[in-house]
Amino acid sequence: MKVLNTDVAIIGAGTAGLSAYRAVKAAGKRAILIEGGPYGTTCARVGCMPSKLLIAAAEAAHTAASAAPFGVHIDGSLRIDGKQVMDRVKRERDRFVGFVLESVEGIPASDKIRGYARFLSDTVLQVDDHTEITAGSIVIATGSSPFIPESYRALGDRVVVNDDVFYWDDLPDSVMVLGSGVIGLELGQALARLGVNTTIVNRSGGAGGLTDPEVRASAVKAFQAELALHLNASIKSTRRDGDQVVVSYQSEDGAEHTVSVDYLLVATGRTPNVKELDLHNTSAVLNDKGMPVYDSATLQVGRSPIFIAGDVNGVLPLLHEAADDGQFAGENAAAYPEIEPAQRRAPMAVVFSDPQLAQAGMRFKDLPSQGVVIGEVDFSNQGRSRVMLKNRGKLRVYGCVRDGRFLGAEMAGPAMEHIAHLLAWAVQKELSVAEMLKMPFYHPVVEEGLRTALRDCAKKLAAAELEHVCEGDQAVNSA
Ligand SMILES: Cc1cc2nc3c(=O)[nH]c(=O)nc-3n(C[C@H](O)[C@H](O)[C@H](O)COP(=O)(O)OP(=O)(O)OC[C@H]3O[C@@H](n4cnc5c(N)ncnc54)[C@H](O)[C@@H]3O)c2cc1C
Ligand SMILES: NC(=O)c1ccc[n+]([C@@H]2O[C@H](COP(=O)([O-])OP(=O)(O)OC[C@H]3O[C@@H](n4cnc5c(N)ncnc54)[C@H](O)[C@@H]3O)[C@@H](O)[C@H]2O)c1
Repeated sequence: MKVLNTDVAIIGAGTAGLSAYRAVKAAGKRAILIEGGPYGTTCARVGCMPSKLLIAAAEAAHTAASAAPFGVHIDGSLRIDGKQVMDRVKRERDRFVGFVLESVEGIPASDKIRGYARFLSDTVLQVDDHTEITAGSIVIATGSSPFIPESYRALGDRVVVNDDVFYWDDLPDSVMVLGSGVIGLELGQALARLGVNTTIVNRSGGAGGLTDPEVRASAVKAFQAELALHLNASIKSTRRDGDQVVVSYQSEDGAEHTVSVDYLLVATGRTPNVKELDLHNTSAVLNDKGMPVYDSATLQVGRSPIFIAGDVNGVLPLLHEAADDGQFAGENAAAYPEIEPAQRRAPMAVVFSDPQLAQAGMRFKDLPSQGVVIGEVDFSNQGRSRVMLKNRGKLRVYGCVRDGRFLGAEMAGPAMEHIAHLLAWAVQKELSVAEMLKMPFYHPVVEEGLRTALRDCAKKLAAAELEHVCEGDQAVNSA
């Protein structure tokens, strides 16, 4: 067994791990980066990038197929070549992976170990059966894996997850997507728009992680107008029939349906990669799911020299958060025991469906039960959205009655990836609704819809303030 010694060992060379490695080196410390799977990161290989490439192809197909209301007609048939679609997805994906591989190649060979790491103690790791590493501190950056309910595993190779989709050589004829979370909606809608007969079934009423019931209802209405999306539905049985999977499910209205599909695409959530780490050999306190208890501000596991960053910590499983986490964990691991709380950015999430869904700042479900007013705009009559025939969805903004501050927003509509940025920046700058309304708004743009929601919020803030004053008057009068 090879024996190594380092200042910081990092488990996982994904986005968080690479960022942690760079932070440790920038602090002038020695680092070893351990990777068990293929280099290239989840984001570039099977996550953000290939999914957006598939969605881009679907948008092209949808734009062509839905041009008639503008008076633009395709006389003849629209042909989607599944092989060409998947070829571009994989070619461009490989290009993005290539950039990551180049940066990994730039890391000195002595700083990289191939193999799966597990803990022997708080400061000692074993990598496969070939290397033992003693480190001053350790960063866990092992990411997450798709969760496949046990009952579906028996269906064999016709049960797939997002990773498999991005290795297809051609588009299948039919797919059932299990789960209408972020992955299920993005991939399900893209496949449907590319001509794949797609059914999406979700066991709850959830859609793309939205927590505001009104925004969610408007989004679901838009999706259901074009997609077979069944919420609050339950799978009754699944069986294999040759190369097909036969699925029986009950929809919300009690009706029973049976479909036969080429693939069952499971998108029922992801689980942190902690099971194989043998964390029971460390001082970490583990919860009933085997997750170590850690401080979300410092990313430190208990009082140990172990830090946890990226998707594996389960806080905000998003690319920019993984990169930030990696940097914070790397800095703290390098400085251990002198550790500092992380400086977080305003939260933001975007789902690349159509309509796009997004959240910025505080989510509806986290709002205080009192002292908040909500302004809104429905995009059905919003000028620019109607011009583009993208007039679907709703935006709701949350304002704080006490100081008029803008707290956050949830939204479904056109160009929400950009609106979400404006709003997250406003949250981070701690702007008030009144200050936001003093900003310039061009005409005609989707941002005018945001202004409508902000004006509605400002009006309600003023009314709430007035109510407060009246209550105060009453108190004075009755004294
Ligand atoms: C389909 C899909 C689409 C997505 N789209 C977006 C998007 O549009 N925008 C966005 O912000 N986010 C998106 N995400 C989320 C984003 O990809 C993740 O948040 C991010 O990739 C997480 O990075 P990470 O470093 O935590 O994990 P990873 O990149 O998964 O890195 C973990 C690494 O650890 C390695 N590893 C695991 N266990 C061990 C071990 N014991 N020893 C050694 N190595 C180990 C793994 O092989 C892996 O390389 C998407 C995810 C998916 C699945
Ligand atoms: N655009 C983006 O930023 C982007 C894109 C893709 C993924 N991601 C990240 O990946 C994470 C994981 O996404 P995800 O979609 O896998 O998880 P998710 O938690 O968003 O959604 C899972 C969905 O599956 C449903 N579900 C669970 N068990 C089920 C069952 N047995 N049958 C039917 N439905 C079931 C849940 O009700 C939920 O709606 C996201 O939280 C996000 O952070 C981000």
